[in-house]
This record gives sequence, structure tokens and C-alpha cells, in this order.
Amino acid sequence: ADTIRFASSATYPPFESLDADNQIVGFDIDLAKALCKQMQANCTFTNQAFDSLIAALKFKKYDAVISGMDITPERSKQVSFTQPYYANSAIVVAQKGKFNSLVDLKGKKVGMENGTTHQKYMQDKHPDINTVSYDSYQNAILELKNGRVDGVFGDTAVVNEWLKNDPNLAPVGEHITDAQYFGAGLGIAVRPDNQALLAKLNAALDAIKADGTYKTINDKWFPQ
Ligand SMILES: NC(=[NH2+])NCCC[C@H](N)C(=O)O
Repeated sequence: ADTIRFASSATYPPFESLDADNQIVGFDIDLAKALCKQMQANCTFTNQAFDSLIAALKFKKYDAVISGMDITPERSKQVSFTQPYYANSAIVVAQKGKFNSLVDLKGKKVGMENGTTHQKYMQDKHPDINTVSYDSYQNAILELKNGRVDGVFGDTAVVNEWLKNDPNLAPVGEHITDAQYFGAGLGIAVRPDNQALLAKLNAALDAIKADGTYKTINDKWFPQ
């Protein structure tokens, strides 16, 4: 059987994180495993910093990236994405009661992981907010708790996880779905010259959506 080497930045529960035994777990990982089963392929998973995932893919260190990655026009110049496997949106989180909307964050510091659509969106659309980039979302959240940044900007499903774990945090303003940055959904990235793998992944996604496997995985990680 083929071996497909997946890379992921395991800093982003419920999409991917390291468990107590240092194993990569999460929605993306269960999804990739189901796709591999469907394709009758062996899969490996490696944890790597988010901002170097695309470069490592291009360098052929891995065959595919699954990492809560938004399908964007800019990234699509470098990689080929599968059909979307999750509909995404983004939101800012801050200490409860401090800010009502993004307007209130003018001149304040908002943290995020380097290389993300959140970083790009803030810099492009809200240049009056100071973006502070971290090597991981875990560190961004720590700095919010320490009071060294005023907010953190991330994907809604991940922000919901932080909110669950810390009653002192609250969302700021509306969900952001700007298609240029977040609205196209999450995709699995492969090298553009690997159309064979892309076709297999898309067919496997169709199959696991049709047979209920996708729903089972979705309900496990995103309980209603
Ligand atoms: N595994 C991670 N740390 N993922 C961060 C993803 C953030 C955002 N959805 C993006 O595509 O840029």
C-alpha cells in the first residue's frame, strides 16, 4: 500500500493537538485516518510549526498538509487544495467585559499564530490594530491570560474550545467569514504536481461523506 505522509501543526484543538502520550489527535487526524482507510493507504503524521508547513510540503518532506488550513486564493498559488472538508469562520476572544467590537481594539494588541489567515486578515483589514505573532496558538492564549495582549484571533471552533476552558474569556464582535480569508472552508493541501493524490483524496472525501463516516467524526469532535 502507498504511504501518505501528513504534516500538521498540533497546537489547535479540536482540529489537532498532542495528547498526554504525545500522540497527534483531533478532528483532522481522525478525518485523515478515515481517508487513508478508504484509500487503503498507510498514513503517518508529523507535527511541525504552522508557518513552515507549505514550505515543507513543497520541499517534499510530506505528501499532504491537514492543519485546519483555510483554502485561500493566495495559498492556492503554491499548493492544490481538496474540496472543503469543514466550513470555517473566525472570531476574536478577549477578557470578558473589556471590548464589545473590533472598533474597541483600535491601538490594542491582538495575538495569533504566525502564517495564519487571521494574521493576514488583521493586517489587511484592521491596520489600526497591532498584530502580535506567536509560534503557536498556545503561546498566544498564554499571553492573553497574562495580559500581554488584549485579544487573540482564531477559528471559531478553536475559540469555542478556549472559551470552554476559561470562563474569564468572551468573544468580541461578530464571526468573520470574509471568503478571501476564511469563507472557502478548510482543505487538505498537496503539491500541485501530485494530482493523482488530490483526486484520490477528493474521491475518498466523497465516499466518507456518503457512508456516514464523516458525520461520525464530526459529531465526535464538534458535539452539538
Ligand atoms: N493547526 C493550526 N495551528 N492551524 C492554524 C490554522 C489557522 C487558519 N485556519 C489558517 O488557515 O491560517
